[in-house]
Amino acid sequence: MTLVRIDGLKTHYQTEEGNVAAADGVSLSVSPNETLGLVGESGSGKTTVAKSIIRLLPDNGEIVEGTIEYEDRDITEMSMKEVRRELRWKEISMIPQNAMNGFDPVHTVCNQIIEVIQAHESDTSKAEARKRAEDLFEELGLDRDRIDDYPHQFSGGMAQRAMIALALAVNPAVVLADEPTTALDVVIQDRILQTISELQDEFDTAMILITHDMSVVSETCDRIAVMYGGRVVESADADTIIRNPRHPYTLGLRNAFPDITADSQELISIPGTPPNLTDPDEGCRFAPRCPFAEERCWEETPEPEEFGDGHVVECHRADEAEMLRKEASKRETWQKLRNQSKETASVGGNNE
Ligand SMILES: Nc1ncnc2c1ncn2[C@@H]1O[C@H](COP(=O)(O)OP(=O)(O)OP(=O)(O)O)[C@@H](O)[C@H]1O
Repeated sequence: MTLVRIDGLKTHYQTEEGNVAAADGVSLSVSPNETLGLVGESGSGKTTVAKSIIRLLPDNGEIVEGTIEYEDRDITEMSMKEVRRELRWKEISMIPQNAMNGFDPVHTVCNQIIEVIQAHESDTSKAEARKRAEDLFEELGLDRDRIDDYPHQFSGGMAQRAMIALALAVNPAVVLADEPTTALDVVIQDRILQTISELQDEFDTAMILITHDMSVVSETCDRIAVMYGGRVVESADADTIIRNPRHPYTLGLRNAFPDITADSQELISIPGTPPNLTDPDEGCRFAPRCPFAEERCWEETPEPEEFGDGHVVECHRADEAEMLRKEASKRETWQKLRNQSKETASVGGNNE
């Protein structure tokens, strides 16, 4: 059963420089009790997808195409009033990247959690809501006595955990977690991910976990969608993405976190920088950084192709996966590209 189904989502930001295609034809789905990891470098469009789902885009952001179905409704068609009353917190909640921004600075954390609980559960008393907030604090490793503090009295890591408590307070069907553990040390990170996973099992909660860290997703997620330049370039079950990826970008990301695979113990980064998404050209967005790019990669945008069992890849050369995996595990493969881009830069930055 699918809980959220995103189809062909295009979300753009208007800026003085032009139209930023931050999500440019994204399709994804998530089922109850499933954790979907959304990975990719900074700027690939992960947060934009999450904010589109919960309709929290800034004023210059707009969903220009596509659908986001939740149960039988299209979220993109809902009024903001319906979103606030019927969707946010109760059905879908978000743990934002900067947790402190999720809180209102003039109210205590406890009162904010109580308010969310009572807004969505009219027969829950204030005392019951407080008890639930305290229990969540404890489960997330926070001191229950700190619940009457104001947000600014919390450290970044504590605010992040308090935000997780708020996001889970009314047992939403879907939690969007945007880098939920980045401000935390490794031991607390594990504990938080463990707590979230227990709550997921208890309430069948689905989670979309946004991170740039492949090792976090490999441990936590059932399925993984890899984003690059506003598109999902590869998606499959976690094991396939870790062990048998087909997209050169996924292969490159995997090299940057070598502990997740036995193939390579060397840390190799992908040379170059993410693409400019302002009025992007045709062709594969990854071509300028891809050691395997051919002429067609520069000219034609690759269509999604399925390789069995929900493994979808957008790459013209995905059917040569075995060769790609072998070559991508070598440092020279990426080094050549680095040298090439240095040479082209020195002759005026022409990519041809
Ligand atoms: N309010 C905005 N106005 C204009 N451009 C924006 C805005 N917010 C994001 N962008 C641009 O949209 C693209 C996608 O950004 P987004 O934050 O969704 O990526 P991300 O993968 O979540 O990265 P990060 O991990 O850094 O948040 C980037 O090019 C970013 O600069």
